[in-house]
Amino acid sequence: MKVTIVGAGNVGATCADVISYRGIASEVVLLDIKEGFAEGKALDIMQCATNTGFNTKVSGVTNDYSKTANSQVVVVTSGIPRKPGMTREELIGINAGIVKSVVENVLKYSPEAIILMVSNPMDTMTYLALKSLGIPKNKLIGMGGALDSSRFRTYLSLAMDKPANDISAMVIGGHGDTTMIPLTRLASYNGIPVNQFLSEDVLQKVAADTMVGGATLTGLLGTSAWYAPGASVAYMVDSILNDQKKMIACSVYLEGEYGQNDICIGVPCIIGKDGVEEILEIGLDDNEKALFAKSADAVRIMNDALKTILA
Ligand SMILES: NC(=O)C1=CN([C@@H]2O[C@H](COP(=O)(O)OP(=O)(O)OC[C@H]3O[C@@H](n4cnc5c(N)ncnc54)[C@H](O)[C@@H]3O)[C@@H](O)[C@H]2O)C=CC1
Ligand SMILES: O=C([O-])CC(=O)C(=O)O
Repeated sequence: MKVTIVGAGNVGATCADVISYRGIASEVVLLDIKEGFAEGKALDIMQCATNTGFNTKVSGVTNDYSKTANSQVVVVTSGIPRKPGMTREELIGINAGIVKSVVENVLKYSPEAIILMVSNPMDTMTYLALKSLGIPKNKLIGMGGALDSSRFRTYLSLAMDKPANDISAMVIGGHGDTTMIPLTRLASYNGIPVNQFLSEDVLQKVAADTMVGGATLTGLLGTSAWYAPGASVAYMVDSILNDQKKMIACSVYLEGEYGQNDICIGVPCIIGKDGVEEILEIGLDDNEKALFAKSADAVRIMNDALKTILA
């Protein structure tokens, strides 16, 4: 099973590392535009094999898409990350052109691949690839909810002083500082609603910290995060290649679900060998519905900006 990762930077290389270490795919190809960079990252990862005990073949190429041929999954991380003080949306001008040309090249050699979009602003980059390149909607998946939900679970675990893996919680909506919607009402600790352990004030703080989780890390690191993003993508690749049918919040194309049309935005999905196998329409309360509609309006403004940028 072959996976290509375009962009061998922080997120792409971390994703390749996690996929190899966990033996999720038999082959990983890293591709980057920077001469020798993907080759170097691949060689470095391969030199972990004997110490960590994996057998995945990892190779790197400089812009040679022929080496990516017949990939089952292609992860797109190419583009620029934000710097402290910036929003993800500010990256659209540079990343839209990069993402469009990268996905065009990917499709020449892996027309059947399932594509995982990571580059920001992710919901709009997912929409761009779907609309401009005619990829079937089940084969184009934006990664945001997997990461935001893992941050939400982490903040809940810190507030409760309980292991994150005992906590179940999900973030839907756009992957933006103001557009994500941590579903505090549905979060649970081994099936028990978390509001039995945390006050409303603490829950609201956890939700607020989750929403700016990426911005907080960008402020601390000087560039955006990569360990949790890389691991989140690897988690999704695992669910696809091993047909695990995990429920993961992903940015997918909606045609009427949640009252929305012609938009890619985060909703709970079943992710398996066919990519998006089902979109789950969970019952939202009136407040959550209003937040989702507002989030979709904001994502749509960014989608509209594409018309000028790519004109
Ligand atoms: N959706 C999400 O949850 C997340 C999204 N991101 C986004 O992922 C993207 C990558 O972030 P990092 O890995 O931290 O950045 P990075 O700068 O470390 O790596 C990006 C890589 O893309 C390469 N690249 C640029 N143009 C290219 C092209 N045309 N073809 C091939 N490679 C090209 C660069 O040479 C660089 O190595 C950013 O847009 C960032 O905002 C990052 C974290 C989470
Ligand atoms: O914060 C950023 O710009 C990168 C990203 O999407 C995240 O880490 O959630």
